[in-house]
Amino acid sequence: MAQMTLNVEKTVIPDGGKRAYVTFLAGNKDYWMGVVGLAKGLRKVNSAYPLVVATLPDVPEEHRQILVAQGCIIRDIEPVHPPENQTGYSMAYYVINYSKLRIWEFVEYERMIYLDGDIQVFSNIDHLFDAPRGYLYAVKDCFCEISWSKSPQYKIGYCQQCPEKVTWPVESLGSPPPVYFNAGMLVFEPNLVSYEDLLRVVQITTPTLFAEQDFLNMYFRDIYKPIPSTYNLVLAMLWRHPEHVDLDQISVVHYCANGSKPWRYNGAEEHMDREDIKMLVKKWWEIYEDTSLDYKYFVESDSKPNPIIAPLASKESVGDVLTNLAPSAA
Ligand SMILES: O=c1ccn([C@@H]2O[C@H](COP(=O)(O)OP(=O)(O)O)[C@@H](O)[C@H]2O)c(=O)[nH]1
Ligand SMILES: OC[C@H]1O[C@H](O[C@@H]2[C@@H](O)[C@H](O)[C@@H](O)[C@H](O)[C@@H]2O)[C@H](O)[C@@H](O)[C@H]1O
Ligand SMILES: [Mn+2]
Repeated sequence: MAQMTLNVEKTVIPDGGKRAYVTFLAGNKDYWMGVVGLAKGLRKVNSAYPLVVATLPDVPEEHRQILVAQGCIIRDIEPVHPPENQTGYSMAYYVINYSKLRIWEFVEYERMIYLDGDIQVFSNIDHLFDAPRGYLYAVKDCFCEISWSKSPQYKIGYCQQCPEKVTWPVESLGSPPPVYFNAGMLVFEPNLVSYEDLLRVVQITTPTLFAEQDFLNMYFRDIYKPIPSTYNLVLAMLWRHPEHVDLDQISVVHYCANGSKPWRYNGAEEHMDREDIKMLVKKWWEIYEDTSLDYKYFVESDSKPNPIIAPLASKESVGDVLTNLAPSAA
């Protein structure tokens, strides 16, 4: 399949390195709707950078054309097949998520921000591209959902979001798990050496519950830097750790809770009848259905703000965020 791209502005930053957001799309079902919503959300917050879509061969031509028409840069990738998993994943489909590892090969970009297709950006986060180099930035996950029920953490009621609640039993379980990130949002630097090594190490690593998320946490444990949950609100935090959530400050929402995918939402699953969930799903749909955010409108309309010089719509200056990214933050 020839690589199809619109004549999308390749935003080059002063020192010549290119930057882009990147997401991952697999299958012929409905995740393409999440990617359309993400592309429009990034436009709404005047992001200066394009959205690359790492796309598996099983994504149909029709979905690809929709994404190209929304200004996305389609990058074809081959699947990454992990070793046989004897114990099973938390969700059977997680096996395809190993293919996310291909994004480390996109070395035409000096830095990328990976966002799952079930994520929406509600305020500008371009400043994260300026975070100090040499680290992988991501938000701490939560272990309290039933999806973790097979994990030792869940079995003893331990979560890194509230380590004081249940003391980790060092004598019986050894040292507590290292700080662990949700792999739905990553600030990273594509690099061929890392890429080749990732593919080598993944073939000699026994798969575990959370597939490539577990693998990435193991692989990058020495350079991982936690960033505030404002950059990836894992929805379960709303009912598991509400003391850590201020919805007014949230820049990025991750619709990963069971039943929360906006394009499939029917309010039937547990917690899905919450007012905050209904509000966040509504906000996602408002962007998805806003025709003024369609790419063709932007190309044709002269009134669009030039994203390159658009002021930071986020509530933080670059300086504030970089200070916040110090190792002790988050
Ligand atoms: O059938 C699928 C399943 C997953 N994905 C991609 O893989 C990401 C990770 O899967 P998901 O978000 O469902 O995992 P969760 O964050 O809900 O655990 C999705 O956001 C999509 O970008 C996809 O394109 N098609
Ligand atoms: O393939 C493993 C996936 O693991 C993660 O999803 C999980 C995790 O967030 C749990 O903490 C939640 O409880 C659960 O609902 C959610 O599905 C990533 O979001 C996703 O991108 C992908 O890496
Ligand atoms: Mn997700």
